Amino acid sequence: MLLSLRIENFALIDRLELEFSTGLNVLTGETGAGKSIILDAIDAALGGKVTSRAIRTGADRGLVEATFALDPSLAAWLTEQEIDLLDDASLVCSREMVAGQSTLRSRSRLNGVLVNKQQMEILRDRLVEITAQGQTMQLGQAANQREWLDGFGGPPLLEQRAGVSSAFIAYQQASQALEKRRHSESQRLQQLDLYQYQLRELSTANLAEADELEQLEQERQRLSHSVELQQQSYQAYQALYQNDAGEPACADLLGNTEVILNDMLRYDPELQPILDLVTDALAQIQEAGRQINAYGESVETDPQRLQDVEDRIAELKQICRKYGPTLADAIAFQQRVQSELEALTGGGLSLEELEQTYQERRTALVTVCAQLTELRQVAARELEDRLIRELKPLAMEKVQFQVQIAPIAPTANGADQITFLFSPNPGEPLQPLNETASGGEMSRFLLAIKACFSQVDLIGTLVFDEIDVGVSGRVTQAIAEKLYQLSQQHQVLCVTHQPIVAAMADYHFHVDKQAIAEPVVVATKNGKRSQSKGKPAAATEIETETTAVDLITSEADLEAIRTVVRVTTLDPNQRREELAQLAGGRSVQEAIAFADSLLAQAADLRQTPATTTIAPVETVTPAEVNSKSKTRSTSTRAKASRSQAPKKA
Ligand SMILES: Nc1ncnc2c1ncn2[C@@H]1O[C@H](COP(=O)(O)OP(=O)(O)OP(=O)(O)O)[C@@H](O)[C@H]1O
Repeated sequence: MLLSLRIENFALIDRLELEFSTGLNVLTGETGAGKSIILDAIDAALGGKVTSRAIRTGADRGLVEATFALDPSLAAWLTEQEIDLLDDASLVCSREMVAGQSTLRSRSRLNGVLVNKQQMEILRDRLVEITAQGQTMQLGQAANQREWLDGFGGPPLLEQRAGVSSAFIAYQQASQALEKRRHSESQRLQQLDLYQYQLRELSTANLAEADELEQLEQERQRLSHSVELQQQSYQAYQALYQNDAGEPACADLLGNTEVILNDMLRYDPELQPILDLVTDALAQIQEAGRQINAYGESVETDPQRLQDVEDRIAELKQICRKYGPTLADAIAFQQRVQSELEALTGGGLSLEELEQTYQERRTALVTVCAQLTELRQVAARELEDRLIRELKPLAMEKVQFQVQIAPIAPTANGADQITFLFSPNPGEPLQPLNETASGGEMSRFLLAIKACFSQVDLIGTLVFDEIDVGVSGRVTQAIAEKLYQLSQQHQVLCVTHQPIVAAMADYHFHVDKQAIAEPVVVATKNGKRSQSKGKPAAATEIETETTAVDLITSEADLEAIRTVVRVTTLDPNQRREELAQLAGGRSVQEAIAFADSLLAQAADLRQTPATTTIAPVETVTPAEVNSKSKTRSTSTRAKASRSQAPKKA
């Protein structure tokens, strides 16, 4: 149950605190007074959608805070969520909103602990059911009718539907895989051909080492210059080791030098290191001579090998051009093609396997859909009974209602087309709700649906925003009684313009929009704010601190007129006047008498035990008002007073 609501800087509301009670809480007021804003604030406190316009113009942040009575199951849920319980057994749901440039950031808290959207959604479903203005439009939509039926079926039906949803996803995946394979089969075969050709070509090339090409280039150089290499080897050998022309070779000259140095050593032993250097040089020159001689003898002229090398180089260059640019790239490409080929041939499921999976999943989907249809049929019969029971007292004694379930192709929501069929008039055939029901019938239908669900979901607070819009007197009376009945089991918050509904209230709030003058805060050029000395335009009602922040340009702006919403909890006398106001279109006396008669009827109805259906009450016409009020005014006023326990807003 909603205990209280605190609002700061939300839409038109600067600051507001309201306390609610059990039973029927009614909010009335002129059109545009701000009644729906109060319900929007409840919605926002429970994580509902808010836009950047939610924050009051001029303020940079807003707050809505709804306090609910805690029951054991809620307390257990909070403990599960690791949220501390408050000492006074209440639950405080708050939403702080901060304005960005064109966006709005908001944070939800439960008992001061930050929570996420999902947690708020779960909680909201347990605390409040809000029936907003214009929701009757949704009644006609097939998807909503299905949701209502499934919700009415409860957890077993919803679990089965979740199973259908999973089966549908699995079926869709199999169907898409099969379709893709069928479409891509020719593409796949072409790809397969290409890969096989490439792999054959690369395998034939017998690629092994990434530097094979460089090695072959070197060999080709050697082979194609073998004659020059032989001649030059011989010349080098002659210069180093043995000169056929009789001139001394390097080895000869070093040998002579060694002899000279040996001789000199006799006189100066310090020449030994130089002798050692010469001896080493001689040894190295002799070794170089031997090696170049051996190299010169090994160099052969091999035209065949040269041809082979050139062929191989040409082959590898061709491979590099197609799959390279380097040989290393071509080797990597070969490995890639190898694995692609494996994937195309053996990696995936065959067409036959995909077809089999598709058939199996389709059968599974059809089976779970059929089970869902059975559960829906059972739920439909129960919903029909329950709804007819709810509709009859709402001035629809002869109503017929049927949930039609027609087969359609399986979807994620099952294989049923759900249509609510309705006939409010005796002898008329059942027809789709959205094609037959009038606005007033839609309103009552919505109320009846909510009444059905309130028993299934055991929601603490039911909120109705003008559920009685556009209906005539007798029907309004029936709606008022239904709201009162509901308020015996749930807390009901109801916005109405109908005096008949307002007369049934346990607690009656009057919502009013007022223009007040607010001191303006001047934003100076250096960004500092200072309060203006402008006097409020009206001396009364200035309760709030200044919040408007505008760069003002003239003295006139110093006295900013702002609109705010104020709520008064009505005492019995004020209620009488409010009901008279709501009745409108009459003389003051007539209107007051009409209000008295409504309060008297309401008091009578309250005496009827809550478990029985309240019989529709005769509509009071303005002409009848005076005489009735004369005879009943004393007693009914006393009763009406007893039924009220006004609280301070
Ligand atoms: N975010 C907002 N910022 C400023 N003004 C707003 C905002 N939202 C609504 N209003 C204005 O606040 C006033 C009250 O709107 P609200 O819808 O609450 O009225 P109401 O009392 O429910 O009226 P009705 O009985 O006609 O449904 C209207 O003038 C509306 O234009």
